[in-house]
Amino acid sequence: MAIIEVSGLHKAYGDKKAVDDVSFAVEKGEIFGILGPNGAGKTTTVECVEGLRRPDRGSVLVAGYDPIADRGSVTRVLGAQLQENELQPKITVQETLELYAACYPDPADWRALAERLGIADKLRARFAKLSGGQKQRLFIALALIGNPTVVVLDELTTGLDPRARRDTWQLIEDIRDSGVTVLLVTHFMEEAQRLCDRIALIDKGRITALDTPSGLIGRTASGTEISFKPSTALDLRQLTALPAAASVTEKGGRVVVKGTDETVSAVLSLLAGQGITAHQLRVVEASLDDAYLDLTGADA
Ligand SMILES: Nc1ncnc2c1ncn2[C@@H]1O[C@H](COP(=O)(O)OP(=O)(O)OP(=O)(O)O)[C@@H](O)[C@H]1O
Repeated sequence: MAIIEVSGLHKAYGDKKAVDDVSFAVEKGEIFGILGPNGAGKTTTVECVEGLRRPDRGSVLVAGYDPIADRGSVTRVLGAQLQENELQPKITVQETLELYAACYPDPADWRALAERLGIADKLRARFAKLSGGQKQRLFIALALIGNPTVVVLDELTTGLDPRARRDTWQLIEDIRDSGVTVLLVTHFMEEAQRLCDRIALIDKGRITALDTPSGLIGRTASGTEISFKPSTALDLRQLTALPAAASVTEKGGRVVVKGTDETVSAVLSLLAGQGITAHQLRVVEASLDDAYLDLTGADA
């Protein structure tokens, strides 16, 4: 069942079309990623979902509610962590949690939430004294404090060190496992590939692809690459004839075959059948990076 439905969404700032006919549906219980280069329209799209921006055209429904017309209902089901978050430098973690909890009719237990997010020992710390990772955890807590059924996380791990980023990924998975649907805006490929059940790739205000991470990778022209130095001379035409072989090249004695996983198996069988040893064998799978570059024509 779709918990977020966006159809035919348009939003311009003056002459600039930020979102140009975007449609997608987020299913209950999934982590749905919105991925794209800077300025692609990701934040504008999620701001329309959150009711923070009024679409020029098109419709948005969150749990059946219009985020602008049914603002109160959407606030009860949707929690948001905004891309640029700030709080009063002197407010403490506990004061913040209590303040936000008071805004909701049925808030989560903020102490349990602080415990779950690993900031229970920071309740008396002032916001300005928190590390980047602790601030992010606090913002996730604030997004969850109203007991939402869907949470929007925008560029959550930007600026975090690799360990804090991985810890945050685990938190996002825990949130999903607790039954909350996650709409995640990111431009980190590894994050999208690891976390998202499905990804909408947005470029210049339009969705260029919408699929599972492996589905997107499967669309890339880069495919899988196997390279090796054969122990004895090899007739390259045999390799070209293998299933799904896209290209075969040789440079400095190293043979490079591009294709699919099926091609890799076929190359290995052919070599084994002819008693040829593959020295310095390497298999490189296409990644979401390759798919992203193919499908957006942009730099990550
Ligand atoms: N308030 C605004 N006024 C004018 N133009 C804006 C405004 N907000 C965004 N834009 C423009 O709209 C386009 C889409 O911006 P948006 O912030 O939605 O992209 P984004 O994909 O979230 O980018 P980023 O990854 O850099 O955060 C950009 O060209 C941006 O400059």
